[in-house]
Amino acid sequence: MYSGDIASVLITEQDIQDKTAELAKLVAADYPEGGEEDLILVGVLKGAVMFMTDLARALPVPSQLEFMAVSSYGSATTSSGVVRILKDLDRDITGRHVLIVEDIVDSGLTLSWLMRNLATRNPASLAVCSLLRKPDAVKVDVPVAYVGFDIPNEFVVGYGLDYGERYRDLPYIATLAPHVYEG
Ligand SMILES: O=P(O)(O)OC[C@H]1O[C@H](OP(=O)(O)OP(=O)(O)O)[C@H](O)[C@@H]1O
Ligand code: HPA
Ligand SMILES: [Mg+2]
Repeated sequence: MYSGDIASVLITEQDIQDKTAELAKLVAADYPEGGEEDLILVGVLKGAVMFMTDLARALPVPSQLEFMAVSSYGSATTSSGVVRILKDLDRDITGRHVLIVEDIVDSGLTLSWLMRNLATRNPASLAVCSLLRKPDAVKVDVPVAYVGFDIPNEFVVGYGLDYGERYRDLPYIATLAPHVYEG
């Protein structure tokens, strides 16, 4: 699949699975079952879809799944910094414990905007769990409570992450061969 397009595999399917189980334990310890209401996971479409569904299944506490779609990248490989809501939450999060689930924190622009937006809706708490983070790319510091992997400042694809809508379906995280960008 996509033969010749992949330069190197950065994080294998097994690494992702192990890390997800680890993160799920940390999250569950902070949001124990037995509160009045379940934890709400807010997944950021489309990139977070794979991680969100795997995380929810790994969590040993109940969670409810909500999705938002925002876009800052479009088909580009660097963020425009302009965030648009393409799909908002279906429900009120006032007084609820909310965990934003992201595939990647790159410049931090998307998340910083989203945190401010969701905070105005008065949740009981608001935190972030991201599978990947690029420490060297950060333009705005956003507190990410749970991080899977810190990765180098390179464009990556797979496991939800796309380049021009392709490669999201790969089960691992990889870098692309230069010819893909050169078209
Ligand atoms: O930290 P940042 O520099 O803001 O980048 C991170 C965001 O960019 C990507 O989304 P994208 O806009 O590509 O939408 P997608 O998830 O539908 O691919 C990714 O899924 C994050 O949401
Ligand atoms: O490295 C990346 N790959 C794919 N999408 C992204 N969105 C932000 N950073 C990335
Ligand atoms: Mg994208």
